[in-house]
Order: sequence, then C-alpha cells, then structure tokens
Amino acid sequence: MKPIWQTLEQNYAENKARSIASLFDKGDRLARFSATADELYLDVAKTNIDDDALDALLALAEAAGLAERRAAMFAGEKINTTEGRAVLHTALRSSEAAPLLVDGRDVRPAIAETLARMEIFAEGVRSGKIASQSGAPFTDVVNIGIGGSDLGPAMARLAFAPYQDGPRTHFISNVDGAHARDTLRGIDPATTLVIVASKTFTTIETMTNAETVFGWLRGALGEKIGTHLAAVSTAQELTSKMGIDRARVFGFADWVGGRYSLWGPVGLPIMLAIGAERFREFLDGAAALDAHFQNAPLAQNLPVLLALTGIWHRNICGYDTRAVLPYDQRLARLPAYLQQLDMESNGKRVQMDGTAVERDTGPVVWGEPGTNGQHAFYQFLHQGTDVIPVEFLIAAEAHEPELAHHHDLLKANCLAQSEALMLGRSFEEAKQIASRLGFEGTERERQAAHRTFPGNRPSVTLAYPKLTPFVLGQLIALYEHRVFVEGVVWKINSFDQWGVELGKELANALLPMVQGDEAKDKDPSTTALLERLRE
Ligand SMILES: O=P(O)(O)OC[C@H]1O[C@](O)(CO)[C@@H](O)[C@@H]1O
Repeated sequence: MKPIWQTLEQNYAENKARSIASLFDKGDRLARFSATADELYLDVAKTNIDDDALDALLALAEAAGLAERRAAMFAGEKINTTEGRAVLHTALRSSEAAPLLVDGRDVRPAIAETLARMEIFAEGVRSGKIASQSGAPFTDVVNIGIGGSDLGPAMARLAFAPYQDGPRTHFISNVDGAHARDTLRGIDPATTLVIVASKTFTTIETMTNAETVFGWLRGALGEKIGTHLAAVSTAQELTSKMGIDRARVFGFADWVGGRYSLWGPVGLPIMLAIGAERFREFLDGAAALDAHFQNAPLAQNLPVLLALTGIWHRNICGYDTRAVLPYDQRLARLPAYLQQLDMESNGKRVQMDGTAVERDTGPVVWGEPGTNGQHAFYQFLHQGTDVIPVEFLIAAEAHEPELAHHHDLLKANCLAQSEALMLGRSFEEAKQIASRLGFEGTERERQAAHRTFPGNRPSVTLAYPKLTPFVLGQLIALYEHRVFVEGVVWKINSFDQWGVELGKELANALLPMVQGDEAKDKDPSTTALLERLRE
C-alpha cells in the first residue's frame, strides 16, 4: 500500500486545477463534507478535498494514533512531555463525577471547590455584598494579565456584551505604559476591583502593570487597598508576597496551559460580567464539544474535520496562512485569541522525540471581522497571487431583532464571499461586463483581465444559531481540539512554548543597557539602536 502522505500528494497533483464546484456534481457531497455538534454546523465542502482525499486524511489521523492520544489527554496522562505535565483544561468544564487522577490524586474536588469560590465571589461583587472600601458597589473590574491570562477573557468579554449585567470589565496587558494609562483614564479607583491574573505570577509585563495599578489605587484609597484586589494564579505563595489576601486568590494547577485557561479562574472577569449561571452555560458548551470530540466517529467529528482540512491546506496544498473571518462583530478578538491558541501551540519545529519535524507545522493565523475585512484585504483573497484558505463564522440570528436587516446583510455578505471565492468569474464573463461598460477591442480584453476572478479558492464555514455562552464554549473547545489533532498528526508537543523564552532572557539582559549601562557584547545593529533609543 502507498504511504498515506504520498496518496494525498498524488491526489492533489492530479486534481490541483479541478474546479471545486464540480465536486458537487457527484453524489451527496454535503452529507460527507459537513457535520454538526449540538449547536455548531461545519461545512468543509467548498474545498478541493474529494472522497479519496478525505479517506486518506482520516487514515492519517488514525495512523497517527489520534484515538489513543485523545484518550491519554482526557485521562490526565502527562502528554506535555517537555514540561512533564498533564493537559487537563477539559477537566475545568467537565461535570463528570468519576475520579480523575493526576499523580495518584483526584483533581475533581479542587476544581469544584475553586469554581464554587469563584461563584460566591463573583455573585458577591455583582450583588454589592462584596463592596469597595467605602461600601459602594464595584462598578468596574480591571484585569491585569497577558497572553493566556488576558486574551480569553478579553475575547469573551466582547462576545458576551448582550449578557453583560455586572461591572464593566477592562483589560491591561501590554507593558507599554500607554495601555495602563489609557485604560485607567475615566475609571474611578474608589469603585474598581483589580484582578492580577498570571499563571506563574512572574511575568514581567503583568508584575509591572500590577505595581502601577496598585499605585493608582493607593493614590485614591491610601495604603490599604486589599479590598480592591484579587488574584488568579498557580503560584499562591507569590500572590501573598504581593499582599493579596488568600481568600481573594483563585488557584489552578500547572496542568492547565495558559492559552487553555479561560475555563477556570482566568475566566473570573467573564463571570463577574455575566454571572455564574451564564458562565456555567459557557462551560457546558465546551463540555458538550468535548463529549462530541471523544465520541463522534472521526468522519463526522468537527475538530477532526477542521484539523484535517487544515492539514490538507498546509501540507498538501502548501498554503502558509489561514484567515479566520468571523461575520460577527462580537468575535472581533477571536483571531487574536486563536493566534495564541494555534501559533503558540503548533508553531514548532521539532517532534516530541526531539528530531526535526517531517512536514510544515502550524500556519500563520490571522483575520478580522467581516464585513470590515471586505473593504481592506479581500482584494488579496480574491485576486492576489497567494491562495489563502478562509474560515468563515456566522450566526443565523443576531441579538438585535430590531436590526434584523443588518443581520440579513451580514449573512448575505458571508455567503457571497465563500461563493465568490469558489466560483470566481471567468474571463468570458468579465468580457461581457467590459462590453456593457462600453469597452471595445483590446481595451475590452485589458479591462476584462482586471475583472476576472480565478476562483477555486477554498473556504470552510461554521454556522451557529446565535452567539450564546453555550455556543462560544463550543466554538473555543472546537478550536482547541483542532489544534490538538493537528499537533498529533505533526507529532509535536502542542502544550509547551519554549519559543517565547529567548526574547524574555535577552530583554532582561538589555534592560540595564536601555537604562544607561554601556552596551556590551551586542551586535553593531543592536548597539546603534540602543544609542538611538536612550532617552
Ligand atoms: O499567565 P502568565 O504566567 O503570566 O503567562 C502569560 C503568558 O506568557 C506565556 O508563557 C508566553 O507568552 C504564555 O504562554 C502565557 O499565556
């Protein structure tokens, strides 16, 4: 039997120029190339993957040991082998009762206890029972964190705007003082609760911002600011050093990766904004997708189909990037969130065993909400020299029934884009358009060339009834598991992030030179830049 990769490469070589639209002529393509999981519907039919290619891709997942790796993750085995850790963010949203052992200890009681403490705290703040120093209810929450301690709640905060009935939430992540300054402007420290969120509690950006924000609180409230503070971390002893009351510290274990952490205490700002009940719905959505990922046959399994489509585009077609284009303004931060989830997880160049990867790994992930993107970079998507596989997201219903005509336009645009990318417009059609515009002869040909769309550009679409907490939970879990499946096929560790370390170390070494020390052992380019950047 031919190796699976070779089968896929040959299939693509033979069918590269085939029209994607023609694939719909044969049989019921949609039945095989779409699938549902509770509220989510995934359509991967507008791609150049045919039945044989899908068979081979599914065989690839099986041959990579997907079922075993998946079972190992959910069972709490230490699949993050470079850090010697289990990977159990799924446990944070699970309502299963059977013990889940890590190092011989059941992790479920601590998860349940922390969630219950979060709920008491969040509902206390929301009701005004837990109040500011003056006794007035908290009106604002400032979350200080970066990466996984910021992107998840910041993304969800926007997504859940229709459900926001608690204090306003704000996010400070960048060490750039402008972020703190601009965020704090207009907020009253007397009624602001500050959450310091950091898995390690050593991240320089977060520690620096925390000191600045604490100073801001002290300026208004005096030295005793404890009633205005809370912390989220795995390093409880470090939170005490910062003077945060133990009762206000919400811990989690090292088997929750930063970029997978919004289901636990890192989600506290979301719970404060929308309440404990809605937050549970968010967890339930993710848990439903977890169950689907574990139980649905691979051929109808959303994360598997999405991952295999990604592998086809990355490894077989050789596309370097993928665009995530939510036709949902409230998912404006989803692409940024997915950049960390996907690129920090799968931007790897060695396999689990330390040898070089055999294939390209994670692509560049980028995107913007539709329809804004249409008026910016879609020109490139339709007529540029690179092909970019696109992932559209769209809800059947908006939260604004009185503005239904807006949503109709949004849906029409989303569908139009995937259709236009697939069908394109032939030179002949473009010539007819040029004729109608009054062009003749060679000028008609020239004008037609500019109005021709090559088409045959792939896209997938994710549709859901409405952007509810349950649906967002499903969506995020879907992307998490997609990243996992791709990582399994590429044989990489999707749960470490050594690639962020070198820059951190060099920044520490450079700081004294930025502050005036002589530049030592630096290349001429860096030395010259240091000179220029000194105040
Ligand atoms: O939550 P912490 O420990 O402050 O880390 C923040 C982020 O920094 C990283 O370690 C590296 O960027 C991310 O993985 C993490 O989400």
